[in-house]
Amino acid sequence: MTGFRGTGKTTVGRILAARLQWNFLDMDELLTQRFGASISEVVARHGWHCFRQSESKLLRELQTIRHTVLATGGGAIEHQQEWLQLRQHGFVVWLDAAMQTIEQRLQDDPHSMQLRPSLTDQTVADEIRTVLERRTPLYRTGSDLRLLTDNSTPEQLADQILQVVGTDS
Ligand SMILES: Nc1ncnc2c1ncn2[C@@H]1O[C@H](COP(=O)(O)OP(=O)(O)OP(=O)(O)O)[C@@H](O)[C@H]1O
Ligand SMILES: O=C(O)C1=C[C@@H](O)[C@@H](O)[C@H](O)C1
Ligand SMILES: [Mg+2]
Repeated sequence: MTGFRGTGKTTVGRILAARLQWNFLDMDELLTQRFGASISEVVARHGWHCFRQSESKLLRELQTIRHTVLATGGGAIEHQQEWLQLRQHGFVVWLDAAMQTIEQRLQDDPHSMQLRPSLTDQTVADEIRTVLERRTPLYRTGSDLRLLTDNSTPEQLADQILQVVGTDS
């Protein structure tokens, strides 16, 4: 699962894994366990560079997983070399949403403070616009299926993915 923050990678991925009876892994959860601290704490103490280094190392380690739904971090797509390698082993779903939807979901999610420290020194709306502009071509070329999430529930999105990949994948 790939896509910007708040598009539902964790939420939809968990439902999809349950339906497939596959394992579920979430890169942000794995990194949080590894650091023994939240993403916000890591970034505040050591900076984004430290988080990105661990993220790219984790992507390399995940090359061997099978029968697993993997919710990647929203920025993992920017590690293009690791991404291209990981892609050879799986089917990539890009969850997309309008900027307004993303902003609203991030604002409403009580976990945002821990999970999603600012990526830039811009306002939230400007940050979503500029980072989304940079990443959208990467999400497009780095995925096999794009789903618009604005008007569908996480359960409906998991169903849409299952219709494409099948239940006995
Ligand atoms: N299709 C949807 N409809 C409504 N709300 C949703 C939908 N998908 C996710 N949400 C809500 O949006 C918030 C963010 O979802 P989630 O944490 O799954 O996003 P994410 O893509 O994993 O974000 P991140 O990149 O930061 O890990 C959560 O509060 C979740 O309940
Ligand atoms: O979009 C991003 O760069 C990020 C998204 C989250 O999943 C986390 O991986 C972290 O907050 C960075
Ligand atoms: Mg997530």
